[in-house]
Amino acid sequence: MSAIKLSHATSKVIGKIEVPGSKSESNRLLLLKHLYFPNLNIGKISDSRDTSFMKAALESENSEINIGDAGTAMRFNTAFNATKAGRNITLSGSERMHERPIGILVDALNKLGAKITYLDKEGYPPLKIEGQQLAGGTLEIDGSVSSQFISALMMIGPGMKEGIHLKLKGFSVSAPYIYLTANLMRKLGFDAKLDEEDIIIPHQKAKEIQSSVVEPDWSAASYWYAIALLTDEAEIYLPGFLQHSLQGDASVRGLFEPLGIQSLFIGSGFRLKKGEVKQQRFDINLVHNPDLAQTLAVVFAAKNLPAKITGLQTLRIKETDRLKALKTELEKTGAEIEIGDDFLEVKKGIQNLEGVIFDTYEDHRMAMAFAPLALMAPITINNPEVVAKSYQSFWEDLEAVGFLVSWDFS
Ligand SMILES: O=C(O)C1=C[C@@H](OP(=O)(O)O)[C@@H](O)[C@H](O)C1
Ligand SMILES: C=C(OP(=O)(O)O)C(=O)O
Repeated sequence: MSAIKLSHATSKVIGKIEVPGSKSESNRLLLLKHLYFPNLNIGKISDSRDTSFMKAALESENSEINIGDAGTAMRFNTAFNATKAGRNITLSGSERMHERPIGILVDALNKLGAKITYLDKEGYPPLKIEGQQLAGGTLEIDGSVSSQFISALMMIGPGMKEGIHLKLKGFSVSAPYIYLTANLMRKLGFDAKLDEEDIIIPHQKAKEIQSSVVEPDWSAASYWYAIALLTDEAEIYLPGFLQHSLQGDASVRGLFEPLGIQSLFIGSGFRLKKGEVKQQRFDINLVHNPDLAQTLAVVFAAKNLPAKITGLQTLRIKETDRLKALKTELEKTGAEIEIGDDFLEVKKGIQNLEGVIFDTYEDHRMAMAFAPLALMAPITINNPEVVAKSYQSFWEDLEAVGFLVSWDFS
């Protein structure tokens, strides 16, 4: 097992951080390239492991593809291979991937004429996919489990004779990721109509598009907001981000404002400016920004701010059961955390970090969300290499702004 001891020598964090490209944008652009734009040059593509899995799977000519723990890549490659006439593959993943549901997407594709069967448990990977030319059409789809199913179906839409018309049933979780898909498709010249109930992607020919540039990852930026909050003095500049981002997690800006962290756009990026915490109790709903939940749960506990975060039902089916993991790890510090099916409540904040060793549950966001606590006291984080799933250079970036990172591979 590996671990790091993490601390910070001063109470100042000063630096310019090149946050990696968004893995959500990168994985969408890769799928769209392989479906419609063979010559597309994707600038500033994410170097994350998830994006490497996505790319390798799209390029693979093998009959067995293992997608590891990359959820988006699993869902997008299911749709991709289902539409490739002549392809006959098995698509598997990590142990955890085989516990993450995919039934809604598989049912939808099979209704469109795909031939996908389960190799083990019904509703879960691994899958056997026999690619077919799909005609498309109209489908009802349940949006309450994962938006990735909807994004996957949208992106295969233009290539099918009848396009795709999705009628959304029930409440759609992670909706900004559906808008991200539509907006990236529009940027590449496709027509995509969507309102609260319907998504319509007509059959259409791809235009000549040469290149598209990926914006840095706003979910990854959230750890820098937490750092700005927990240090005494911050001068942090994050280049490359857009004031009008396509990524839903850009709403991290608004979420940290009452915590006194302002985002000042200067040149081609922004600076984090630290001020006073303006609110003493927080009630927020993160159903549309699940990837920000760990960052915020940890900072509320660190600042001893009573808080209830709702809309967290999808956290149970991510890289780990994130609600359970957050409760277990925060309570190691004397905090009191209540969790339910879809919420987490910070009842008492962190009391003592001395000697605390945090586990990461093969979840990159557990490691990155807890790391800023090293500004309060030295901590240990087990299996820190998990960050590679979305942010390969996370520990190097922390070192560059004065964190002391000492690795132990015993
Ligand atoms: O489409 C995407 O790029 C993503 C959608 C979200 O998943 P769900 O829709 O399953 O909540 C998010 O948590 C994930 O990290 C990336
Ligand atoms: C949930 C995540 O990713 P995925 O679903 O793509 O595995 C994540 O990055 O937090």
